[in-house]
Amino acid sequence: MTGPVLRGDSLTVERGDSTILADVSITVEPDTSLLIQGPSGAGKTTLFNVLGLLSTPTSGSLYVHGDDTSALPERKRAVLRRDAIGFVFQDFQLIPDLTAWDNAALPQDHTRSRDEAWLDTLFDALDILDLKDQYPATLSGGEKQRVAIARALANRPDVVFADEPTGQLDPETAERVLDLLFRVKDQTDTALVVISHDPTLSDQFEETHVLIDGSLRRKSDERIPQ
Ligand SMILES: Nc1ncnc2c1ncn2[C@@H]1O[C@H](COP(=O)(O)OP(=O)(O)OP(=O)(O)O)[C@@H](O)[C@H]1O
Repeated sequence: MTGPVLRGDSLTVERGDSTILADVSITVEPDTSLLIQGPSGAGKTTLFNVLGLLSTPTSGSLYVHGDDTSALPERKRAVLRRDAIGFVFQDFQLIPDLTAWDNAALPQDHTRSRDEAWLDTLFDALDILDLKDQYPATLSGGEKQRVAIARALANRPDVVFADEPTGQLDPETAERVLDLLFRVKDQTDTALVVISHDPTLSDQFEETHVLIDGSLRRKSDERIPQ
């Protein structure tokens, strides 16, 4: 694959009199890891939704594999979203009456047959094989999160977006989940975009951007060379 997976160009979101995102430009290269930090209310979830084709910007363009998505009808956006993008939502959004396995398989269910071997690989990498027949109500927060990560990767997307993936976890589980996200990212060559208010995360990521009052800037490398 050549060229960026995603490119946002001057993305602006206005709601009433408020500008929620102001002229945000960002590029997501294949197989990269990118962190978007920002305080509460900065516009992180709004940016997550726009970059993930879940909502449209008021102005600006979003390119997926070089193609401008602005003029696409919703049906085509949905196909692009399903095939190119995986989501780990803050509240997991697992379906209560499906098992862990069936939840993870959901993105594949438009195809004639499931790729069970790939799901098996993901469940193994995430250490949840023994939980595959359990329902979400019987899983802990960290276990639900891992099922959500498997579901995000079920279709072998080019980029995975994770909204506050460590927000509701204790520090030990949070570190484990982040390690798993990176391990699976490395195994699958998927780009990883994490959105978080947690200032301690940045060391692992290739790029860190900071969103403040709807404006995005790249964080310079402030670490002092050894
Ligand atoms: N539909 C909307 N109409 C009006 N204002 C909105 C709308 N959606 C979001 N906002 C406002 O836009 C700002 C950014 O919201 P957003 O949820 O993107 O921030 P965030 O950085 O994800 O915050 P948090 O970390 O608290 O979840 C907030 O001030 C919010 O109140």
